[in-house]
Formats: sequence, C-alpha cells, structure tokens
Amino acid sequence: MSQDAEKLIIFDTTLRDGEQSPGISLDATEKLEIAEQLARLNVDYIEAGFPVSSQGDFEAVSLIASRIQGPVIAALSRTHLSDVDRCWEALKHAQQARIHVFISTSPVHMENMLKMNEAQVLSETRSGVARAKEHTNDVEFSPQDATRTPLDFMIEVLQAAVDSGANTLNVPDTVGYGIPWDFGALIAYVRKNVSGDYVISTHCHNDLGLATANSLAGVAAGARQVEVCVNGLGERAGNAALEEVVMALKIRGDQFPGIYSQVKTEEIARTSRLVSRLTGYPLQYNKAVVGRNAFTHESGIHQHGVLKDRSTYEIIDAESVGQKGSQIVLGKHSGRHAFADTLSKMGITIVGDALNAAFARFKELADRKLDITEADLEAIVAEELGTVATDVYSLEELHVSGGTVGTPIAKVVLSSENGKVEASSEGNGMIDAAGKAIQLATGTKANLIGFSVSSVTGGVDAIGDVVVQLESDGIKVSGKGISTDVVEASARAYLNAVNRLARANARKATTPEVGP
Ligand SMILES: CC(=O)SCCNC(=O)CCNC(=O)[C@H](O)C(C)(C)COP(=O)(O)OP(=O)(O)OC[C@H]1O[C@@H](n2cnc3c(N)ncnc32)[C@H](O)[C@@H]1OP(=O)(O)O
Ligand SMILES: CC(C)C(=O)C(=O)O
Ligand SMILES: [Mg+2]
Repeated sequence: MSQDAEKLIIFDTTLRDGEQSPGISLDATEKLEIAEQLARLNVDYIEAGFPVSSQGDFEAVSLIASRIQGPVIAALSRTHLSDVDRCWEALKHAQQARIHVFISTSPVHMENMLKMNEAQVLSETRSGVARAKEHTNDVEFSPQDATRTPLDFMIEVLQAAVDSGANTLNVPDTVGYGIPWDFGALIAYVRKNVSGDYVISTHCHNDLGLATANSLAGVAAGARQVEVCVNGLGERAGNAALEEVVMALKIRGDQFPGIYSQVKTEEIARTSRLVSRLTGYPLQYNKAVVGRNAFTHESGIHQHGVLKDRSTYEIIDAESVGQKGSQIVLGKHSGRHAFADTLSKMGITIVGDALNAAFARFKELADRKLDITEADLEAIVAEELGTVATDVYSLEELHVSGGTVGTPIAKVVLSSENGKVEASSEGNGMIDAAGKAIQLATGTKANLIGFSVSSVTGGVDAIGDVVVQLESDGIKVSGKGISTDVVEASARAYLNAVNRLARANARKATTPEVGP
C-alpha cells in the first residue's frame, strides 16, 4: 500500500436502512448476530438502528453498542433534540459511537412533509448537529433527498452542519434519482464549496438500478465513505450492495488509485447468507458476487474456457469472497468437455463411442430436464455402457396415446442393422402397449415377468428408472431404461431387455451343441 493510500470507510446500514425493507423485522438477538458477522467482515461502521423508532430498536442498538468490538456503532436520529438524546442513550456504552442526524432539504419534502421553510430546516440542522456533538465527537449529517435539492441550499445546509460540528457529510440519493456522472459531479461540487474538515459520504438507493454505479462515481469524485447494505437491502429497491461496491473497488483498483477498503472479502458470502436467512429475503440467483450463479457456468463454450483457466470467464476468484470455486453445471447448453470432466470427477472414464452415445443421451435429456444431477449422469452412463455398440435395436421414435377413455395405443420406430422397423399395438395401458409394439417390431416372443419403476432423482422433473424382466424359452433377461417420462423409460427398458435377449439367443445359436 503506498503512503498516500486512502481508506474508503465502509458504513454498513443493513441493520437500519436494510431493515426498513418491507417485511423485515429483526429482534435484538438477530441484530446482534448480524452485527457480530459485520464485525468479522471488518466494516468500519455499523449503523445499528433508529433508537427513537421503538423500544425494541432502542434495545437492539444498546445491545450492539455494548457488545460489539471493532467497528464504530452508529445510530440514526431526526433533528429533534429528544431524538438525538435518545439516540445517545442507546449508543453511550459503545467503544466508539456516531450519531447520524438527518433532515430533508428538497422542496418536495420540506413543503409537503416537514412543513418547514429553508430557515427552519437550517435552524433544525444547526441545533440537531450541535446537540449530537455534545454527546460524541463523531457526528454525521445527511440532507435527505439531496439529489432533488437546489445546489445552493444544499451547500448552505451542509456548511451549517460542518460549522455546528458534523465531521461526516453524507449525500443521500434518497429516491435513487442520480445518474453516475451527475451524482459524481454533485460530490465534487460539495467538496469544492463546503469548507472545513469533513469526510464526504454517499448513500445511494437503487430505484433505477444505479446505486452501486452512483456510489462508485461518488468515490471517484472524492467521497471517502460509502453507505451500503449487505445484499443491497433497503427501502424500496434497496441501497447500494456492500459486496458490489467493495468488490468493484478491489477488482477495478485501477479506476480508484490508492483507495482501498479494509473489508475481509472472504467473509462476504457468509455475511450474505446470514442476512438472507435472518431477514427472510432470498437472494436472486444472478445477484452479483453472492448469487448462486455468480460463479456457475452452464454453457459449453464457457465451461470449456473455465476448465482450462477460470479467468477466461470470471473476473473474481470465488474463494476471495468466500464462495465455492467455479461451478460447472450440466444442462442443455453444455458441451463434451464439461460432460467428460464431470464424469471423470465422479470417477467415471468413458471415451470414444461410449462417450458420444452417453453425451447424446444426456443432451436429449437436458432438453427436457432442468437440473441434471450426478445420479442422472450415473444412470445415463450405466445405460449406455450396457448397450453401446452391441445393441441390435435402438429406439428412434415412440408415440403413445391413452387416458381415462379409449384404448391405449403405442407405435414404435426402431433402427437396426437392417434398417428401420416399426409396429403399433394396443395394450392395457400405455406401458403395456409400448412393450407389445416392441415385441411386434422385433419379432420377439417373451413374457414379462418383472417390472419395477423408481425415481433416480427428486422433484417433478425426476428421472424414472425402470427395470423390466423378460423370459423366453427358458432365458431370463432384465433391461433398464431411464427418462423423465416413465412410459419412455419403460419402453427403453423393454427394448434393452429385448436386445439382451437377442444377444443371448445369438450366443446360444453360435455355441456348438455338446452331446453324446
Ligand atoms: C430516508 C430514511 O430512511 S429516513 C428514516 C426512515 N425510517 C423510519 O421512518 C423508521 C422509523 N420511524 C418511525 O418509527 C416513526 O416514523 C417515528 C417514531 C420516527 C416517528 O413516528 P411519528 O411520531 O408517529 O411520526 P410519523 O412517522 O407519522 O411522521 C414523521 C414526523 O417526523 C417529522 N420528521 C421527519 N423527518 C424529520 C427529521 N429528519 N427531523 C425532524 N423531523 C422530521 C415529520 O415532519 C413528521 O412530523 P409530525 O409528526 O410533526 O407531522
Ligand atoms: C437517513 C438517510 C441517510 C436515508 O436513509 C436516505 O436519505 O435514504
Ligand atoms: Mg436510505
């Protein structure tokens, strides 16, 4: 780290703004558990709550203030002196505490909500900040709805806050109205026009999906604190996501020369999971950095690249954020490289025709099944290894119809060395009809002596695993078939048994008779 390196202060507000997300209500114990994890994550500030809002929140902030070591504990307060005093009451046992005072400065908020004019807002700012300063040396001030506040008035209010004792000036984009370059310009403007010794902070909401981008634009323009929430929680569309801002800074350090955060990024995934579990807010699969897809590859070209070198398609090392390494998931877009690699990790080595045949079956299945598991692959390979290259017949087409009315009927088209054969048959059910059609098409005369079906995998798209036993002229064979469609699995099992019967008969025919 160069001597001129500057720390970006990470002010986590998951427990305050994050908790304001509709439907989230954390009790003191849950808040403490999250605060402990935020301390392990090594954030600089934990905004633990808004003490005046309820007795429960007051107690949660007090508990966190008295228990958490490391990060500074902050809490929010309106400008009312009684709010500020209550805020301090909750914070006073912290090793280090910050009071965060706010008031709205935009015309729409002042006129319609606060019913205050500019002079009143200025006066509230001065008195609220000054009162906070009587309690602690660390005071933050926020002009709420800053991005919709006329510049001159915002500067006047911020200057009043600094003159009254604020040492952090937060610029909230309360309604997510900012656009990166215009928000960056706003930060630069504050820096230029407010005099004194203070740190500029960003607090960006995500109404236009720009919270992270705006926060970073703020940093590039001179902000040295970012207010963020784990998993991007927060009012409405949320706040800038801690994990996104921190990782953007780390991965694109070239864009933020000399600026660093002290966050232990290896703790990010664990923090994200804890917050998701305790808040009940699930993570979207494709959430940047912490989503389950963030390091998962399903398409063949990407999988091939990642198997050779993960940096072909990943800019973040999964382990650096506490996630498992790159994940290869097999699906309809996957290719042979990933297929063979997955099998080899399962201890299965197949090459040549067997691999091609298994891959073709896998693709066919993946077109219909979303989640291909190891059990599915085992079943596919077992089937192919038992049949490849030696089958007399293979299934080309299967058509079945049936239901609660009418006679079930099936038609099969099979291919063999001698070309295609086909046959149709009625049956007691669709499976019975398919079996009979296969017997007709192959000229097999056999009795069905056993039939069982089980599910290889779970879920509605589970693979059905069917075993069929046939008997003909004293020869007993069994056949196995799998598919997401149990009728198709049965037909495959039936055909597998017919093929074995054909092989058994061929062996019998070529074995010289031994006799007297
Ligand atoms: C952008 C943000 O995230 S701001 C923080 C938002 N968070 C919350 O509101 C969560 C916690 N809030 C609460 O529990 C409640 O709103 C309380 C306890 C703070 C206040 O409850 P109530 O007294 O019933 O007031 P209510 O919420 O209906 O209205 C807000 C009042 O605060 C005033 N007010 C709002 N912001 C400020 C401020 N920064 N400074 C001073 N007064 C303010 C409003 O003008 C209104 O005043 P009025 O009651 O005299 O009309
Ligand atoms: C209290 C302030 C900082 C806030 O949450 C906002 O303006 O969004
Ligand atoms: Mg907010």
